[in-house]
Amino acid sequence: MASIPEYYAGKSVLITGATGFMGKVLVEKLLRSCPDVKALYILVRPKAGQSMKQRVSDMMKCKLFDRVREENPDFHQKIVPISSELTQPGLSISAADVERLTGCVNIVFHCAATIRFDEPLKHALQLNVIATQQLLSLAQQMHHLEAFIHISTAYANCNRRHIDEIIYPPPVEPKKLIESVEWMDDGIVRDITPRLIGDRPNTYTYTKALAECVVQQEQDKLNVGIIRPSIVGASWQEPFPGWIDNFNGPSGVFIAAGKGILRTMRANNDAVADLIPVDVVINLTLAAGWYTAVHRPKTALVYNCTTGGINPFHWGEIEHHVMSSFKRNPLEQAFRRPNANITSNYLINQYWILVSHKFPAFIYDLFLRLCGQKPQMMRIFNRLHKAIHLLEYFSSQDWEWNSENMSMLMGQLSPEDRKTFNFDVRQLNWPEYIENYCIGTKKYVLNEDMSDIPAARQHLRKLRNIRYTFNTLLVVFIWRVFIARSQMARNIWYFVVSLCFKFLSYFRASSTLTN
Ligand SMILES: CCCCCCCCCCCCCCCCCCCC(=O)SCCNC(=O)CCNC(=O)[C@H](O)C(C)(C)COP(=O)(O)OP(=O)(O)OC[C@H]1O[C@@H](n2cnc3c(N)ncnc32)[C@H](O)[C@@H]1OP(=O)(O)O
Ligand SMILES: NC(=O)C1=CN([C@@H]2O[C@H](COP(=O)(O)OP(=O)(O)OC[C@H]3O[C@@H](n4cnc5c(N)ncnc54)[C@H](OP(=O)(O)O)[C@@H]3O)[C@@H](O)[C@H]2O)C=CC1
Repeated sequence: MASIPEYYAGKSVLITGATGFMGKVLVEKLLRSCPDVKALYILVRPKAGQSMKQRVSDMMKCKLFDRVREENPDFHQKIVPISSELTQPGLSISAADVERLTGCVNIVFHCAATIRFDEPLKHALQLNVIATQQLLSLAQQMHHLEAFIHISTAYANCNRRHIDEIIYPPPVEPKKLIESVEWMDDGIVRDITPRLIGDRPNTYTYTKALAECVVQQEQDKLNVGIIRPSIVGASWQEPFPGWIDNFNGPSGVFIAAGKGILRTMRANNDAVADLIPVDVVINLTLAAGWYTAVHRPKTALVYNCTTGGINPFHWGEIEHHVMSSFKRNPLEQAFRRPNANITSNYLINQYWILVSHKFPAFIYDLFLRLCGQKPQMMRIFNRLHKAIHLLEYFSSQDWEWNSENMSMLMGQLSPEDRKTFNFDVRQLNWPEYIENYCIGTKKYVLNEDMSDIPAARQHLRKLRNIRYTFNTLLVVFIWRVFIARSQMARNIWYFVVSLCFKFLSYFRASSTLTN
């Protein structure tokens, strides 16, 4: 049987979402580990004043592609950008491009989606469900299609505690919802959204569940596979440890904690933190593409791509390792020394928000105002609180995913493929992974230089001295205001001091006697 690189040799692959976090890693891995792949057609839209071509050219200059660039400087010749806006009818692909794609594509990887937790339902439906439907229609016209791999999320069914590798009945028939929402104005859709999403936390997980159903409806006509990653984090091994390029999921939390801004968050210390490295997800995705095309399973196989059931790690442990990692490798210009704690108690969290977020922000903004500058810290905290609030649902609960298909797939690979497309998370060493993840946020998200670490440490020492000075001044202030002015407070104070003194004298005397 063909190995994975042999299978992809000479194949034309269509990828949506190639400019995104996971899409980029998929493109890089395919080019590096399957060097004989024929062409990668990537659907890209112009964005933020940049043309499609400019965006793709910028993407290929990214550090992520350094390894493949070294091994094959002409790698970019295999990438064929196709202009496409997925929210438009026909995905706004030109007739000529449709003809080209239907004539040559062998495998489709559908990664594009809106992953925002606050996306209005209409837009989330348009991109995550309707675009998936349109892509499936396009796939049906492809004369040489061998596999269609859809990237979903392990949280599509987060309203359940135990999640099997099956497609659950959708909360509503997608076609009916699409028809109803079409004629409603945005205000009405916004009003009925909470009723529609029911026990799911956001429109993202809701529309991803609907998308799975849309994919399932085509399983008789197409050879489909569904990948359900949990919380996708920085790379574990490839192309280099710790690669990450965004603030999504835990990355933003880690950075905010490393900068000393975030001091408290609601999370369950003992709940499993189901993080999965991006390279693991991509290796599994490529292997699933190979398996779907070569073995042609009768129904769509779902792969829960998770770590919790195999190599569990908990939020409390993550907190510990993130904090110690940022103390060893501090971020530049931290607001305060990194010292964040998670708690599952609402009131304790609110207390620390007041004391450790709002109060310092108020003081800092006051300082900025006095220096004639614009206050900014309270605004930053308000945005941070909004983001954290949206994540807390996922950090406060436990889920149990069955990942038998992941194990089954591993068993199907040759020893060589198992090494090249490693998704065996039993080998993952969490403390080492978290250390590389934190360093990755510093290097690749914040573009900070590792050579600046001594200066960053010096800055943390300065912050520690400021804290000591501030605390001393606070004690003196309290003394002046509350103790020096009241006879009773003074009496209590003298009583406490004399008690301490007596204890000290007693211990000194007893230690002299024993000597
Ligand atoms: C106490 C610390 C100890 C650490 C241990 C404990 C850690 C607990 C961590 C818990 C994490 C749990 C994560 C669970 C996630 C489960 C997800 C399910 C998996 C998936 O399938 S999907 C992937 C997840 N999706 C997301 O994460 C998207 C979430 N983001 C959003 O929905 C929006 O970005 C958000 C938060 C609503 C903000 O919207 P908005 O205000 O409009 O801002 P923008 O998105 O436009 O961004 C503006 C600007 O800010 C940067 N940004 C975004 N998010 C963050 C952040 N969290 N922290 C800091 N900065 C952030 C963003 O990059 C933009 O920058 P620009 O420079 O581009 O302007
Ligand atoms: N990140 C995570 O933690 C997890 C992600 N997933 C799933 O993995 C997949 C990829 O996620 P991720 O890479 O993190 O997401 P990103 O947000 O990084 O990437 C999304 C991609 O979709 C493209 N896209 C969005 N809207 C449009 C549009 N209207 N037309 C054309 N392209 C569009 C984006 O293009 P552009 O650059 O033009 O915006 C981008 O390439 C998604 O399906 C997501 O649900 C699942 C579990 C966890």
